[in-house]
Amino acid sequence: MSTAKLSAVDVQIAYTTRDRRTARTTRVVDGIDLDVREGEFLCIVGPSGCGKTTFMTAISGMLPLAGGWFELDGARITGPGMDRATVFQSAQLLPWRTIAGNVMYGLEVLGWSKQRRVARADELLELVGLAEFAAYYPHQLSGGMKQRANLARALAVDSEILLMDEPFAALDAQTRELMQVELLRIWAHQTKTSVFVTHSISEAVFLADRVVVFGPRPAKVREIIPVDLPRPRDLSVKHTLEFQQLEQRVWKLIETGGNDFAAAG
Ligand SMILES: Nc1ncnc2c1ncn2[C@@H]1O[C@H](COP(=O)(O)OP(=O)(O)OP(=O)(O)O)[C@@H](O)[C@H]1O
Repeated sequence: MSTAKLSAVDVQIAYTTRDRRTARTTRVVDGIDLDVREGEFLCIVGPSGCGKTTFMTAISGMLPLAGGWFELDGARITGPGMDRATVFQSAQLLPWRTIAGNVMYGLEVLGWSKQRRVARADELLELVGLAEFAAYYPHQLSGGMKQRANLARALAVDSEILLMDEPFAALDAQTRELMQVELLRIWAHQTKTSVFVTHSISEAVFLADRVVVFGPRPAKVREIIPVDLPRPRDLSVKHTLEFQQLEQRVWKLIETGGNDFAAAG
């Protein structure tokens, strides 16, 4: 687990907002250097509004950079691509397609045969615990089930990297914790390099191999904290002294780096 799968090299991002007379440029990401290792689960936390979503959107290739670049497997990212699958806060499911239809959508784009698509969707829906709901439509599922389906959709295309931005933020506290456990179980099956943004320090420490703490806007890497808790992890790890010390450490960094961090979980 030492080679870099994804690298950010001096990445800078700015937004320009215009009204009729003026244009204002706000720097949101300010020179981020970061390596995500092959097979690693990396979590990013930081003060609210510091630029986490902006950074993730830029990795997905949907935002121009003001400076620097991203590399995936040593090749520069120049735009959106199927090599990066995304799971966002609200499930990105097509309402007119069944759950299986949603999972198969990316495979259709990739030109897979129907037989292979169906087999892959069956496999993924089994993995995320939704085998019985393949023929349901998104509106017939709970929030947690929708995010499982969303994860199956993202995993189906077997991308090089999985980008998750607050995927569990809309869930109630109990479902959220269950989904954290589920995500680790699924990840253990299909170890995929993952970048996960969250407001919840507990969630970050529970999931991560390393937690990256961003400073206030414009975001910079403030510190990277290795999480050496043994795997597989279950929720009982949250009651250990080691876990709580890690949580405290991340909290301290955020407390001293920004003043409006929204705590959750
Ligand atoms: N499309 C946009 N145009 C202009 N400014 C934007 C745009 N999107 C975000 N911003 C600004 O960029 C800054 C960073 O926003 P971003 O959503 O990346 O932060 P974040 O760390 O993900 O926030 P949160 O933790 O609250 O989700 C904010 O000040 C926001 O207002």
